[in-house]
Amino acid sequence: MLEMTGLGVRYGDVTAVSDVDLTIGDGEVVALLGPSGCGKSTLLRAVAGLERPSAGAVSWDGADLAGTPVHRRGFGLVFQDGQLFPHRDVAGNVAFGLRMLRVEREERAKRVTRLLELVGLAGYERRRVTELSGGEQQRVALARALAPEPRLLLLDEPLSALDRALREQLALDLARLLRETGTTALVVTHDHDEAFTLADRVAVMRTGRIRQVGPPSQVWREPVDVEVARFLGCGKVLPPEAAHALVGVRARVGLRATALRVTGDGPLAGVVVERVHRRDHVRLLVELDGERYEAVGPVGGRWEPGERVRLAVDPDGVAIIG
Ligand SMILES: Nc1ncnc2c1ncn2[C@@H]1O[C@H](COP(=O)(O)OP(=O)(O)OP(=O)(O)O)[C@@H](O)[C@H]1O
Repeated sequence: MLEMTGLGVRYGDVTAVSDVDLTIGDGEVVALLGPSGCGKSTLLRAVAGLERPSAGAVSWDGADLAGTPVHRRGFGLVFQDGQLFPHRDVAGNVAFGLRMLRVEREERAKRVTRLLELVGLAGYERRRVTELSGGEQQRVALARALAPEPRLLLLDEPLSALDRALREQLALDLARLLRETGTTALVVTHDHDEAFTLADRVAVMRTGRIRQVGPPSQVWREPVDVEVARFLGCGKVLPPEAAHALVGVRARVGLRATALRVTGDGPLAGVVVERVHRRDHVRLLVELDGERYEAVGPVGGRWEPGERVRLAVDPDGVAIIG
């Protein structure tokens, strides 16, 4: 089990991480989610041993890792750009850690074959890594990191360099892979979908601190404060009275764009102000009782500004703010 206690990291006068208490249980996947510059990578690097904490400790099964250098921690690392060895072929890259561990040749080849199957690259052993697509390179990086069976896998924005469709596919593959191999992992990402796809628990970071940790559904439905709610896509925040009138909940709520849906027999009536087509839905700005709200409708919808629409509340788009 990995444990961070009172962990802080400073770069000169800049406090990048402060007061972080977080544990990752065996086989658990935790995602660190937060905006650019909030200290996610620094925290991950401190766990890896690449940054020296200015306060607190990182420990494994109760043993402080302060004196343990990066290569002795038994952790696997995957970065955004893979950082493969360009002069080695795919098998050479994947086998790298195994050679360091002096695993003998035959066993090494077997493990490489199995790992390439696991990451969906069966038969790629002799391919040059410089001739692979970005997605394939990240799969090789992942196989290389998993090969020595690390006790913890650290992934820093592993899918960020890929285009959207590939990122979504690889996030699903990665989630399955981590489950199947029972890998304990800490994943840094700024992408909500990725965090919620991969993680057993999501830790939301802001200005160097962890603001909230919990299972994805809890963080999604009950953000601890307005800033976390806004970061998680709640474009509008309503005080309890207004929330009661609109969505029937007497609490401070955050509304995502999907909180209001256009349906012919919805209980609410609004007027369309603006319409934008998105990938798989139409996004509307509607006016209801003098207030403007975002709403969504099905792709074929041809609502024009000024048109009246009926709306219903989708509870999945409503967050109760703690
Ligand atoms: N080597 C460094 N020297 C000085 N300051 C640094 C260094 N690395 C990071 N910082 C600062 O520490 C803070 C946290 O940076 P960090 O890279 O950990 O954030 P992040 O959340 O991972 O951001 P991003 O998603 O943009 O990579 C930022 O203010 C950054 O400017």
